[in-house]
Amino acid sequence: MMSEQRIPQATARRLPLYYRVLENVKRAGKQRISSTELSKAVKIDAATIRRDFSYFGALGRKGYGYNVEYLLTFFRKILEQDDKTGVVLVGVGNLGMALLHYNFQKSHNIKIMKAYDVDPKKIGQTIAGIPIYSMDDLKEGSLADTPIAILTVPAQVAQVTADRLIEAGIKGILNFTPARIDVPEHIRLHNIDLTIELQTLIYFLKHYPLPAGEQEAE
Ligand SMILES: NC(=O)c1ccc[n+]([C@@H]2O[C@H](COP(=O)([O-])OP(=O)(O)OC[C@H]3O[C@@H](n4cnc5c(N)ncnc54)[C@H](O)[C@@H]3O)[C@@H](O)[C@H]2O)c1
Repeated sequence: MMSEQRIPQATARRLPLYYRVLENVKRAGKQRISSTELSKAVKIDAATIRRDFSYFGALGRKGYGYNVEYLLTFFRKILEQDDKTGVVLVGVGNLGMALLHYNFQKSHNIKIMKAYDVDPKKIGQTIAGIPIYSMDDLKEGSLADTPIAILTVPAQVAQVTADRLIEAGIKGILNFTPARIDVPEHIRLHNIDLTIELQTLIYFLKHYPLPAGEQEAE
């Protein structure tokens, strides 16, 4: 099947851009677009676009260009595969609970599938449709289909929890704890430290004040 064919990473990264521009083209009432026009709109050279599109078998006919609807349908299918990107959340406390309720409703391609905790009062419950499992259910390789974990446990258990998640097959960790954790090279780690963000903001406000803006007239 075409959708199972692996497309180069660089091509994959351009898909959302193509998609957005083609949606605008469609909204403007155009049914087809030449690779030169498309190239101008996305600011990517026409040869690259042709090569990218050739991976999907969308070759574009000489003198006709690309069928906008066909491309949109195609890209929608490919982009929606990302919808299945599974995310788990570990540590259903104040912050974890808020994130479960939020569950990234506005982004199609992020969904928290399940959560984990050690608190027997929480295990077995369902929050906003997301089941909470015991950490004991985290067996080696059990999260191989769920690439991303959001870490919202107390800082002092962040490292051991991350180690267990990696053993379970996680590929990326979004670390909300202030702990700095070590991960092997093949694991991606992103830290979101609200204290650091706030301190940076305070620093910038103090040292790089913005020019006074005009007051909005009511
Ligand atoms: N609350 C916030 O607004 C906020 C903001 C930024 C960062 N953080 C950070 O996020 C983390 C969580 O904060 P919180 O306020 O939600 O804490 P919390 O104490 O309310 O929740 C922690 C949760 O983790 C669970 N837990 C404890 N040990 C565990 C383990 N070994 N494995 C799995 N689960 C475990 C607890 O049962 C609890 O449900 C902390 O590291 C905190 O510094 C919190």
